[in-house]
Amino acid sequence: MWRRRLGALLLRSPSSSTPSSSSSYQQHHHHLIPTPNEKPLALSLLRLFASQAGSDGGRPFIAFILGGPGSGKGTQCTRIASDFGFAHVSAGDLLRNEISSGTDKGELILEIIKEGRIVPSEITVELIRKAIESTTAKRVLIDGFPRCEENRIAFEKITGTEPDLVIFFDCPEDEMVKRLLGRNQGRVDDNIETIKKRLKVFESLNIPVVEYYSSRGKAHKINATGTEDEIFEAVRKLFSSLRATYLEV
Ligand SMILES: Nc1ncnc2c1ncn2[C@@H]1O[C@H](COP(=O)(O)OP(=O)(O)OP(=O)(O)O)[C@@H](O)[C@H]1O
Ligand SMILES: O=c1ccn([C@@H]2O[C@H](COP(=O)(O)O)[C@@H](O)[C@H]2O)c(=O)[nH]1
Ligand SMILES: [Mg+2]
Repeated sequence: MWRRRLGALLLRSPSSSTPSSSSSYQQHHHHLIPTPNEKPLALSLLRLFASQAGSDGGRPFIAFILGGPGSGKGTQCTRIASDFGFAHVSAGDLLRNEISSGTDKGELILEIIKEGRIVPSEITVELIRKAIESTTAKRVLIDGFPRCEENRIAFEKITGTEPDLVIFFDCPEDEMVKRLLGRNQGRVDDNIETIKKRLKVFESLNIPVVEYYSSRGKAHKINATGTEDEIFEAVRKLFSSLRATYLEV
């Protein structure tokens, strides 16, 4: 159902990426010196990502990575981070770290995650804000956030900024369920009862966020079926199309 709704929207796939007049894509063109482990082929893309951030480089380029539970966000983020020099900030991992710290806040988070619900924005945004502030990376992937409109609005209010790019991994529910049940990482929410709840929350609260960014011309859809390699190839194509469209080389 949600896939049909999104299909009707102007989510951009690599072949249809065009700049939006209201976006900040055409602004700011300053360049980065590559670090030694940045691959030469990715160099002009790195310049692109540098050019989208704050005008004085005061904050990194920020990409929100969205998609349903098990759509492969974490898997693809690891590869994007490695090939394109992004820091990978997983909202779920930040919350799970908080649980491990054994505080009252951690106990609250654990109860919410077990039920597949969304942790209060002030907790998550604060963790993400600190993670962004403490990184020296020029480009950051925020994996699995915002989860709902309230999250999104709280992020904008607290950080005073918006993402430069949003990638949405589009995967059918049955495939997501299959992947989650096979993940085997001992997560308290990888059981069929919680997965069903997470899918409901995804449809009712997360999809509206994707629709919001779509209406702002910032969301790019990637088909998240197929092998990890095939999906990463689509990510590469998306980045190339962004370069072709927006970058002066
Ligand atoms: N293209 C793929 N084909 C098959 N399995 C995959 C694919 N991509 C990822 N997986 C596997 O599916 C499981 C879920 O992937 P991943 O953890 O990346 O998803 P996620 O979107 O981050 O999920 P969550 O929202 O629950 O954190 C993992 O076990 C991963 O190894
Ligand atoms: O911004 C967020 C991110 C996550 N949660 C909660 O954590 C679990 C697991 O998140 P993953 O991204 O799948 O690792 C999620 O189901 C939520 O309960 C959150 O509340 N807010
Ligand atoms: Mg994940």
